[in-house]
Amino acid sequence: MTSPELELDGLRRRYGTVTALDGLTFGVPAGQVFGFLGPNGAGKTTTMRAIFGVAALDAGEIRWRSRPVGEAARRTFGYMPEERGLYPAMELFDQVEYFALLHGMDAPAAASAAKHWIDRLGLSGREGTRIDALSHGNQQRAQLAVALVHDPELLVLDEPFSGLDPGGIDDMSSILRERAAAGVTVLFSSHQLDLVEDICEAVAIIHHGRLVVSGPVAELRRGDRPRLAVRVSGDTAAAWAAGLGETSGTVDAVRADGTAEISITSSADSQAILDRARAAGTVEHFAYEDRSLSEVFRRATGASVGQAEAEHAAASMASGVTTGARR
Ligand SMILES: Nc1ncnc2c1ncn2[C@@H]1O[C@H](COP(=O)(O)OP(=O)(O)OP(=O)(O)O)[C@@H](O)[C@H]1O
Repeated sequence: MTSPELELDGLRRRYGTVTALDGLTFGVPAGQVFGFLGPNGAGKTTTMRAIFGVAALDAGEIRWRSRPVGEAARRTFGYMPEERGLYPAMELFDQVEYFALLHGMDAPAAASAAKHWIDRLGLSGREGTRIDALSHGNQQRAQLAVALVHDPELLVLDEPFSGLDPGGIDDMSSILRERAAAGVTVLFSSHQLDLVEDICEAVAIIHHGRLVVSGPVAELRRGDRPRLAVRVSGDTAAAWAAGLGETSGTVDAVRADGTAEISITSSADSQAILDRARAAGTVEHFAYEDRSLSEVFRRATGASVGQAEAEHAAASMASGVTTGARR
């Protein structure tokens, strides 16, 4: 893996009796789309706010290209905060151009960049619309335009997909990929793990303010112990798999159709497992399969992903924010 461009090192933050960050450490490699995951309250927003100096740290250091992050570096970063920081009464074009000027661009460059990103985000024709007259999804697009307008080297987005329709999700995904391909380091949080699985090269999963797992998505899905999925015709309880331990296989779960999900040690003899299944009946399915990112998350945090998503949806409804559901 490439060496990290953004390093979060031993971050600690308490709010009264609540420990938001408890020694959080991980790195984000250059030019990747990197997913930042964790259950509600894990510390993701606090971390992102700390990168921008909006949340103070009790301890720890954030480094960009091996140097502690300061205001000069932050001017080269783009941020899409969870609370969305646009001026409701300002017109779209003025808003985007204003942020470009704030980041030090001269007037012609700011106007041209504002036009470029408004067009790229499918908002052309709405340049004179007030922010508060835009739909929720279009406000998200406007917020992304603001984060991108000064061509940042690091892009940090707090739940950028929440509330977007399928077209908005596709546009957001392709822009994040495109920016990463152009060398930008992209860090974003999301609870939509199937989406994260599709677009991220690597992820960090945090829980209670600490890192629990990080690495390339493909490696995490493969895991230390490969998974075999095996189904024997008519055996919906996968009774054939009883006693598999002798072959170094462990049945993790049995699906409704009788497919046994078997974790095996690398030294396990998959042929011995196949022989055992064939001895019990017709083998309808026998294949190595990667785990889903949802399962990796569930195992890492000890939480049901369904529960995490439900909690997030409830929290979003309470705050009046719509949660985007991908399926
Ligand atoms: N300003 C604050 N004052 C008091 N407590 C706070 C503050 N900000 C965050 N916390 C607490 O710190 C913990 C981490 O919160 P944070 O918002 O960083 O989590 P998160 O991972 O972004 O959660 P979510 O997925 O729900 O957005 C939570 O327990 C939260 O209540």
